[in-house]
Amino acid sequence: MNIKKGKFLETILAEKRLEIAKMPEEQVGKVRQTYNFYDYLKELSDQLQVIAEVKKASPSLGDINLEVDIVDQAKNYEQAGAAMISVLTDPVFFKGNIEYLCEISENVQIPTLNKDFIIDKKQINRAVNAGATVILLIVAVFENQYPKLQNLYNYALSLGLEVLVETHNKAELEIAHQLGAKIIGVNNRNLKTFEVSLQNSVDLTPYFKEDNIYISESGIFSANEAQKVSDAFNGILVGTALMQSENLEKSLKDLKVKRKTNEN
Ligand SMILES: O=P(O)(O)OC[C@@H](O)[C@@H](O)c1c[nH]c2ccccc12
Repeated sequence: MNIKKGKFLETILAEKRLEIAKMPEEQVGKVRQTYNFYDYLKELSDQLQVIAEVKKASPSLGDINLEVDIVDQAKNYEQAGAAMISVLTDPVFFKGNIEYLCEISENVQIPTLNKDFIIDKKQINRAVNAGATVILLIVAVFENQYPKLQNLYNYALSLGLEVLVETHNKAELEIAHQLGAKIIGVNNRNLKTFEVSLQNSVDLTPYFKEDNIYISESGIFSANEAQKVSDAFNGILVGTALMQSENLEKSLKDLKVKRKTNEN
């Protein structure tokens, strides 16, 4: 699919609405049992934790790794010490699939994150039934529709899900705080232009709140880069680097750098 520069979010949301129109209503079941992601990161605060992503392709990079056995990949992430597995389920732009989330959730013990552009309760019900324990809500998707964001956020919590709320700038971070979000992501990639800068994460750290946990997302490849965000952030979300790694275990372990915390 061709995407005009600056129009990615608009394009994907138009496509997402079509997908949702065809999506069946599901009776929502119980959330899969695993540890609470927020508590886990609070407990392991002396080390930067990794959310490892299963991502076959992306609109900015094209194909990343189409040959991968997604279940093996996820099991290897778990084995190497990932705190959670992120599974892209968008079929059009990321070559993801809801089935990947089902299969992976059945084969790992740790939390799984449904990574998609969620704008409807139907998608949240589907995420629970596919085994997700955490969902992503992206503030930029709800420009001027914050009551809707709050609604979906509250609905997800009422089902027993945890929610990662993604932001990109100070205004969005404030919205995440107003929402009452406890797990907040800062995306280093601008979803409108695809530009990636780690500095984006660093610049927002003065505004962080003590009780929350913060995740720096995208564009992280090395221990050096991980170290740049590790003081203020509890974790990082990494896709491409791990999907392309020839030594996944080492790559993942290297990213789990030591953190400075109040206690040490
Ligand atoms: O492959 P990277 O640069 O390591 O990025 C992973 C993840 O942060 C990225 O896939 C992502 C972050 N937020 C998103 C929202 C939708 C789709 C994808 C994303």
